[in-house]
Amino acid sequence: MAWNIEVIQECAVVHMNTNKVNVQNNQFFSDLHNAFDRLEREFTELPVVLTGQGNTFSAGIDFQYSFEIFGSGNLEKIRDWYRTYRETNLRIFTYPRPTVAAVNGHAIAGGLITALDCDFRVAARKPAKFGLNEVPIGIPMPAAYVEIIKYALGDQVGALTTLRGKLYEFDEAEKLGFFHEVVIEDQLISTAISYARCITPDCNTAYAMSKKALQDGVIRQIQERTVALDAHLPTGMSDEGNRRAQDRRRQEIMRTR
Ligand SMILES: C/C=C/C(=O)SCCNC(=O)CCNC(=O)[C@H](O)C(C)(C)COP(=O)(O)OP(=O)(O)OC[C@H]1O[C@@H](n2cnc3c(N)ncnc32)[C@H](O)[C@@H]1OP(=O)(O)O
Repeated sequence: MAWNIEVIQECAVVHMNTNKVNVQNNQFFSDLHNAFDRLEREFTELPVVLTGQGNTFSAGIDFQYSFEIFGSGNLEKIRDWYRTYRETNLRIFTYPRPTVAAVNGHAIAGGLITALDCDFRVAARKPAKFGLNEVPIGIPMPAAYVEIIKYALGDQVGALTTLRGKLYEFDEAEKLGFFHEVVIEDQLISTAISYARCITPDCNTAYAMSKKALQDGVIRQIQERTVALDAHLPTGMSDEGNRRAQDRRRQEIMRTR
C-alpha cells in the first residue's frame, strides 16, 4: 500500500504503513522512493514529518526478505540490496527541507537509522525498544550508516550504540540522547510539526545551504570511502558465525508466526 501523505499546518506528514511493524523490504523502499518523489514534486516548499502507523516506527530489515537475498549467496544481488538501502537512507538524510521523525514506538536497527536520517527526532513516551542490534545478530554495520549514526548521535554514543548492540528501553534511549524532545503520545504529531516548522518558508534556501554545509563531510566520506568499504559487506554477511547469529534471530522473531 502506498504511504499516506497529508498536509497539516503547512507540513507534509508521511505515514509509513508497509505492514504491522513497518519492516524494511522491497515494498518499504519503493514506498519511500515514491513518497520522496511526491514530496519533491507536489510539496516542494514544505517541511516533512515521518512517522509510523500503530506501535512501531520501524522494526528494521525484514528478516524473511533479507534471508532470501543473503541466503542466495549471490554477492552481486547482496551488493545491489545494500546500494538500494544506502541510497534510500541518503535520500531522506539529504532532503533539503527540515525533516522530523515522529517516533511513535519501536525503532530498531534499520528502523532507527531511518529516524536518524531526519534532522530532528521527537518521541512519544511509551514502552518501546530502541537500538542498533545489527552486530549481535551477525549483520556487519554498513560503513555508510556508521557515518549517519555518528553525525546524528555523536561519535561516542554512536560507537556505543553500534558496538554494544543493545535494545534500550525508552528511558535509557532518552538518556543517551536519541531524541530531541519527548512528549505524551497525543502531542507527538503537533510537536513534530512545530519542530519541522522551525523556519519560515522564505528561509528554505538558507536552511538547505546550511544543511548541505553541515553534511558535506559525511556525504563525501560516504561517497569516497564507505562505498568501497561496504563492497566487502556481502563477504562479512556470509561469515559462518554471522550467519548462525542471523538465523537464530530470525527464528526468534518468526517463532511467533
Ligand atoms: C542494516 C540493518 C539491519 C536490520 O535492520 S536487522 C533487523 C533487526 N530488527 C529486529 O531485531 C526487530 C525484530 N522485531 C522485534 O523485536 C519485535 O517484533 C518488535 C519489538 C518490533 C515489536 O514487538 P511486538 O509488538 O511484540 O510485535 P511482534 O509480534 O514481535 O511482531 C509483529 C509481527 O511482525 C513480525 N516482525 C517483527 N519484526 C520483523 C522483522 N524485522 N522482519 C520480519 N518480520 C518481523 C513478527 O514476526 C510478527 O508477525 P506476525 O504478526 O505474522 O506474527
